[in-house]
Amino acid sequence: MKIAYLGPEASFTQLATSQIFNDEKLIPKSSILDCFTAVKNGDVAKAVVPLENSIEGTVSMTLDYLYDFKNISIEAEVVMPIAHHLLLNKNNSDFDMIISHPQALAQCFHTLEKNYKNSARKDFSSTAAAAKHVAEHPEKKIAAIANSYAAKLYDLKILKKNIHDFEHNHTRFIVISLVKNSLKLKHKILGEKTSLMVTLPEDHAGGLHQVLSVFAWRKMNLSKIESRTLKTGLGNYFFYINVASEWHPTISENALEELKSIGAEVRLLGHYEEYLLG
Ligand SMILES: O=C(O)C(=O)C[C@]1(C(=O)O)C=C[C@@H](O)C=C1
Repeated sequence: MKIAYLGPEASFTQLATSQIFNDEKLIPKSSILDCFTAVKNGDVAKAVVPLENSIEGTVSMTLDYLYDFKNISIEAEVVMPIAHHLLLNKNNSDFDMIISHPQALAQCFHTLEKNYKNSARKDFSSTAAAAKHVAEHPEKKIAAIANSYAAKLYDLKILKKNIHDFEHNHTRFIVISLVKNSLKLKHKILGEKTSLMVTLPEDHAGGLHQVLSVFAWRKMNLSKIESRTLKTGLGNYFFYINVASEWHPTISENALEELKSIGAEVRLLGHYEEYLLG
């Protein structure tokens, strides 16, 4: 089975993917969009993409594509600890630019401001792509933020360890596919959840309250609600909602029916388990 992930090798997504699918053929992609497209076109059976970080919050591109790619479902969620290091070419001693994935740069923002204020910063498609770029350009005065496996693989030295701003740093990744399925993994289960995409017909007073009350009076516990712009004009949003409590089929079907009856567009993205990776 082919599994796509945000690459190249040694990205955090690859570290997560190889813990979930250790016997499968892993295919690196250079963007989250390419991961979604590969699943949609059937080039791969599944893909692993980042969804949320405990410091920096939601990976908005992933949320947008979950909305845009109407046939894609979520099969599992995995949470992995994230440690960022500052990496430099072995023969270099200084740098005036730091490159990495925007999520990684943001997770290290205060440390960079404090210690490397004069260095420019530049976004790369992943932490591993940044580390690879540093390795391929010893003539440039650049450093990368990436993990220790990237340092080893691309033969870079670690200039400063654990530069993320808060000690507890975790990223959630999701496994996406075209099938409604709950993936069973041998990792520690953190809980079960159901993800929904809800769009209100138009902006009106009490609209969100109506949506929330559908869950509240059925005692369905929400663990996340995120609004994201629909890109059709200011003030128009879709809502990504996670229900943490047990997904009782009859009660849940009724809840979805009630949401539809108030004019909301609802898509069930999946009912699945959340696991903790090492
Ligand atoms: O750049 C990487 O290595 C990734 O796998 C992406 C990503 C993300 O988008 O959140 C994954 C984990 C970390 O939070 C930083 C970057």
